[in-house]
Amino acid sequence: MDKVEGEQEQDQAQLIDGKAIAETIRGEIRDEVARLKEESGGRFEPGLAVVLVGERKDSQTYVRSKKKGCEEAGIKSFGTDLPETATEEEVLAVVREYNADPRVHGILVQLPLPSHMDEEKILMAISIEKDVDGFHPENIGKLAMRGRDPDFVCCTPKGSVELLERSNIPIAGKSAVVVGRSNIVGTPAAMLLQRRNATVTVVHSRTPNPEKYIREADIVIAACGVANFVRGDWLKPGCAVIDVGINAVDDPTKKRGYRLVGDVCFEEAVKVAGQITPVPGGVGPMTIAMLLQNTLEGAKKAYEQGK
Ligand SMILES: Nc1nc(=O)c2c([nH]1)NC[C@@H]1CN(c3ccc(C(=O)N[C@@H](CCC(=O)O)C(=O)O)cc3)C=[N+]21
Ligand SMILES: [Mg+2]
Repeated sequence: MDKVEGEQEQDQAQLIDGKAIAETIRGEIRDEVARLKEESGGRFEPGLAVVLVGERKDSQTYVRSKKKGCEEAGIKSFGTDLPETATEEEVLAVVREYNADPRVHGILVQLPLPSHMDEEKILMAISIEKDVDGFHPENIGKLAMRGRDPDFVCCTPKGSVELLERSNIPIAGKSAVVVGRSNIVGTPAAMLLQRRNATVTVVHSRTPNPEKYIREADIVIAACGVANFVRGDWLKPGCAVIDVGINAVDDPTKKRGYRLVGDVCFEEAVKVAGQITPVPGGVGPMTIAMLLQNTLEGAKKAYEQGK
């Protein structure tokens, strides 16, 4: 039987275009940076410092796109590259230098650090007012507390929620499942959704039958780091899927020799979900946009205090 036009059920999820949404946000940041520079008579410029230790190809790529993002937004970027063999004390010294530098409003130490370093010790050394990654335990702690706000919210979870909001997907009163409990994505994502009045369940590597919970979810944020982990038939029809995963799988047909896939089996999920982010082009570009946004926020606070 023919269906009335417009009432036809969609057989494919709507794509949430993270790349386009991130580009819009970057434009907003660029305008605000320009306004700030003008207001200060050219004396004030937001600045981000990026510290890279070691020679990991993926880290080098990310750091390059962060610096490029800064440049496009009118944010000054500072960079320190240290060799894999650097000592923890050398990294701490760089962090302290940027802590004290008034031109720097955000400090990012690219993770993962070489295994001989105590990651938490280094993250804790970053001044709380410059912790644009939002990884400092004090920022995570404030995020977890009702009635408190962190100075900065971690970029990937913040970008994930921003994608929902800018796609007009309701969060309050909805049931959300976060897959994965990492300090930098899963846990803060769960706290952010809870702050927006979702009812949140976190499933992880020790959860028997995670699909049992995912099937009830209006919103799924997948951040477990396992390629194609969430299957299409685990999803509630019409749900919103935010796929944080970036897993490289071998693909000889690609120039690079691999392609990126998410933590959700996209080909299956796109037939069931109502909205879904692609990988690449979903959460990844938002992470960088949120980093620039956090840097701008930090800069504005410093500017107001300096006036
Ligand atoms: N201190 C710290 N802060 C971070 O925010 C941080 C980090 N360390 N370590 C590594 C992860 C990963 N991360 C990404 C950023 C952008 C993309 C991104 O732009 N991805 C593109 C494509 C990338 C490609 O094609 O290789 C996309 O998904 O469309 C991905 C991943 C930030 N991280
Ligand atoms: Mg896990």
